[in-house]
Amino acid sequence: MQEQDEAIRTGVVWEASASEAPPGRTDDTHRTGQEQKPSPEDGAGEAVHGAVVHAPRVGDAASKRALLDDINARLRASLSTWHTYAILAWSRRWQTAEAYIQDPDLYREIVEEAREEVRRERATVAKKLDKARLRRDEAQVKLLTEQLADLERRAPSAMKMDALTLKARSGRLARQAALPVGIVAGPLAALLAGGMWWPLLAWPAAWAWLAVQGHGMAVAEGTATAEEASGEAAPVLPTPRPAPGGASAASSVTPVGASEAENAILAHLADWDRRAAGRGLEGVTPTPMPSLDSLGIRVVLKTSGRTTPDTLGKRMSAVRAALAVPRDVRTDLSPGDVGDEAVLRIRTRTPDRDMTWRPERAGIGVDTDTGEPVVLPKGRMLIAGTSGAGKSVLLRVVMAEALCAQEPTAVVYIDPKGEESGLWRGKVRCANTPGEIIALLREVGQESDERSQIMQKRRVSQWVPTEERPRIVVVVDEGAEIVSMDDPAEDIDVIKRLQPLATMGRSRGIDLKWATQKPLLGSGIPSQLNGVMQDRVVLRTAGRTENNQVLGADWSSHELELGGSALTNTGGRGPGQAPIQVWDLSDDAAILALPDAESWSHRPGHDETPAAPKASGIPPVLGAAVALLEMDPDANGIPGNDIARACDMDLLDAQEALLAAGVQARRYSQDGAQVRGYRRDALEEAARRYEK
Ligand SMILES: Nc1ncnc2c1ncn2[C@@H]1O[C@H](COP(=O)(O)OP(=O)(O)OP(=O)(O)O)[C@@H](O)[C@H]1O
Repeated sequence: MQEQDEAIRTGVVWEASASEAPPGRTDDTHRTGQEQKPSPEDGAGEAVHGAVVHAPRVGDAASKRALLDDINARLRASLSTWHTYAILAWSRRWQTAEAYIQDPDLYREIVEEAREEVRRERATVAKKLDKARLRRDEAQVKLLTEQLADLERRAPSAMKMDALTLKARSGRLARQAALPVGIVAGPLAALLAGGMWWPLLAWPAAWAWLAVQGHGMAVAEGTATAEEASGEAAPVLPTPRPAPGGASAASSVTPVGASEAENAILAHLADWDRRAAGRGLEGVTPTPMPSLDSLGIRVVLKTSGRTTPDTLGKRMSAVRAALAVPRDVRTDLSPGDVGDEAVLRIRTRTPDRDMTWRPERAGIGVDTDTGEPVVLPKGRMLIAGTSGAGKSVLLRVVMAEALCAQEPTAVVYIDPKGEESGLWRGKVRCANTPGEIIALLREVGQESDERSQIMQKRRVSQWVPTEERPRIVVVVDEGAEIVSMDDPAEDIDVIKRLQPLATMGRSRGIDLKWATQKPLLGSGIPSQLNGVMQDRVVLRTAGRTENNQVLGADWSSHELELGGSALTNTGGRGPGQAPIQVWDLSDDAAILALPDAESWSHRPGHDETPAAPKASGIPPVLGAAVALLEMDPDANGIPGNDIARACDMDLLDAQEALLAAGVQARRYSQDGAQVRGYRRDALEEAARRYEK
């Protein structure tokens, strides 16, 4: 009977018979490829009378047609799916092109370029003017002064800027449209003009290329795509993939307001079992509900087996890889509420903070991770950042912070562009032209030399700023302009005058801040300064080359955002740090509101530094401690750190030297508080011993 079944698989149908069949015939019933199931009305479960008959011949043709229809439907569905991918890729490509063409910053860039050109012309004329003055060529001086005045008045006309912006946008549009138009029109032209058909293959090729791109994008974004087998192309929706394991994976949620990047990470979390497999993350399971808050994604990871929250901490790179966390997004793992849980934070967001600079704000900005203020050490500093990175704003913060410092501080501002200086006049000393810059540096150099002599005389190794001789912060904006201005043959020896300030200024209370848009050796940072300017604050750089030059290959300043995001190698901060968001001092009114101050100038021969004990043979560290005491008559003592700093010594070395001089650190009271350090009476008594 079985053999008979196999032999009659096709070409036969079951046909119910109206007539009564003899009882034995029910054994002969068959269900074939085209079987007709008895409906309940037929009396399911009961033997139904009927007969196996040959299917009508027309059935052969119909089945072939059905097969063909089925193949066609699948092909259509597949084409439709890939077409959806092609459209996705095309729409993304066009969105990018549109954003590039409509870039709202284009106008600003063009205006900047025009201003830059005027600035360059102005600098050239100013340089010529200085040379003419040095030659005492009155005719040239007159001519060049007029030219300079003319350039000072010149401002780019709005109409010209509009026309240039339109031209630039048209150029961008033409460049973006060239390839698609070429692919569409080129083969047609070849067909019509030369009768060549094969260039038409460019169309399906371009379509296939787009489809593959679109598929790649959909996969990368974790989006659901068309169901190829369904016969109907589903729309491309930003829906995370379902978790195959279901229970063990985090819920597949699309939170309102989540960014594309966050959705991608959430989709990967939902697909944890598959994505974590083979990465050494066995025994780690995300709990079902990740959440989104002002810092980004938070998810609790449950550990089991040999994995603990501690060992998981060592596998963070595997966790990041499993979730495809972008490189610039930080991740932190902290202990959970119970011993086998860890909380994973994926910091995709920066909380809203009021970043406006105010005099009471500390440092240059905040660490975007911890929210703590970032205070830069005093001393020389290299500041770099490409156009628009926020260099001018950062320099404003540095200067405003210096002006508001407790310690007596003066700012001198070398600004060859001259635009910012207007805001600072009456508060800081500004120098714009080569003549002004040389004059200013000559004065600072004299001051530096005098301080050195005073320090030697006083036997101290560190300058302590006073009202008469304050800390001097020398800010050099647009270092590249200074480099190009430098012309020692014509007595414009700016770099030669800056170099000793960079090397020796720190101990003399003179801090050089060199800012440049092009942090490349030679053009933006003179090689004489590069070696000594090791403390650096770097905003976004133009590219990797600049990043490597200014920070090193393991840093990524070129990936920072424009507009005030910075990194620094000071204060123990390394390449993996969260960026610093610089305080926002872009408001001119805030600078104008700063208190006016007498601008610094060198006053020769002024020596108000209190004399150190004249005893011969007094140890320098004891001499420095007594000098510090004399400068602060209300002090009952001096903390060891202050003495060590004044001598440029390690605290331990200073303590040892003081012990050798017969003074021990003790507690003393100062302004109602107990302070540990060196008491006045002990220091003075030790100094007297050396006088005898
Ligand atoms: N710390 C900041 N906070 C908020 N916005 C900022 C900050 N720094 C810069 N920006 C924004 O970025 C713009 C460009 O900044 P800035 O003029 O400082 O750049 P720059 O590096 O000096 O560029 P350029 O060298 O071309 O003048 C500012 O107008 C401001 O809108």
